[in-house]
Amino acid sequence: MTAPAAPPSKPPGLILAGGKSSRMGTDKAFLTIGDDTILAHVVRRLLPQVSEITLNAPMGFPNPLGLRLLPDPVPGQIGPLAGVLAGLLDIQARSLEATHLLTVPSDSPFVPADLVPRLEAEAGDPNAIVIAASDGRDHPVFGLWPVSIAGDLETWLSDPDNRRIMGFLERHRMETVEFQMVETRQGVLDPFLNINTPEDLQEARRFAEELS
Ligand SMILES: Nc1nc2c(ncn2[C@@H]2O[C@H](COP(=O)(O)OP(=O)(O)OP(=O)(O)O)[C@@H](O)[C@H]2O)c(=O)[nH]1
Repeated sequence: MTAPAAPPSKPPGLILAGGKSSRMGTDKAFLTIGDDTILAHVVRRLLPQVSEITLNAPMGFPNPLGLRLLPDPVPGQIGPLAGVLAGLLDIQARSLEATHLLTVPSDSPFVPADLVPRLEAEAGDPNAIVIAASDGRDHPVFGLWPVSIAGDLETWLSDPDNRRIMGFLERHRMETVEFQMVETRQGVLDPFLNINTPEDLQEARRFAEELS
């Protein structure tokens, strides 16, 4: 009799919260939608899909949910890739068995409930960076990043001219997984809606009333 196959292990999850929130003028993660902060919405939707959640933010960042904090290894708020590098180096430093890191931003409250299973299942190449897409647009901050690219990313970010996520993705195999828009009475919701401005926040609050 053969033993049943082990279920695939979930990747560690990293919430990217190291940005400036300059368009909003206040930290987006702690704005509220309904009874919860945007960060709490992200955590609730992500928790069943990952092995653990770490918050990628500077030391001293407000942390009412008591999440594990991980600052960027490269100072100066150089962009989300610094957070990705932090997460990959952290997996290596702790000798976790994970082959991939899952990232989501801290300002997208409607993270799909099937984000991780679909990124994992529909990616054909285990060495590719797998990112989500919707409505014909790529969302590289929603990504599954192979731990094996850590060294290349560290080298890439050592050049101050290399900051754009898309520039880095062009150096690697990349796969995209398309997610459906969500039909609501308020209109069509992009599940990757991110909150950058007060207008975005109003829009998200309208959708949340219907979806809660
Ligand atoms: N770790 C880390 N995350 C970042 C950095 N810059 C942006 N992010 C994160 O990447 C995601 C997308 O960021 P953006 O919305 O483009 O930038 P932002 O800084 O949050 O907002 P703006 O200043 O208004 O552009 C958010 O989750 C940010 O927290 C950074 O330097 N380090």
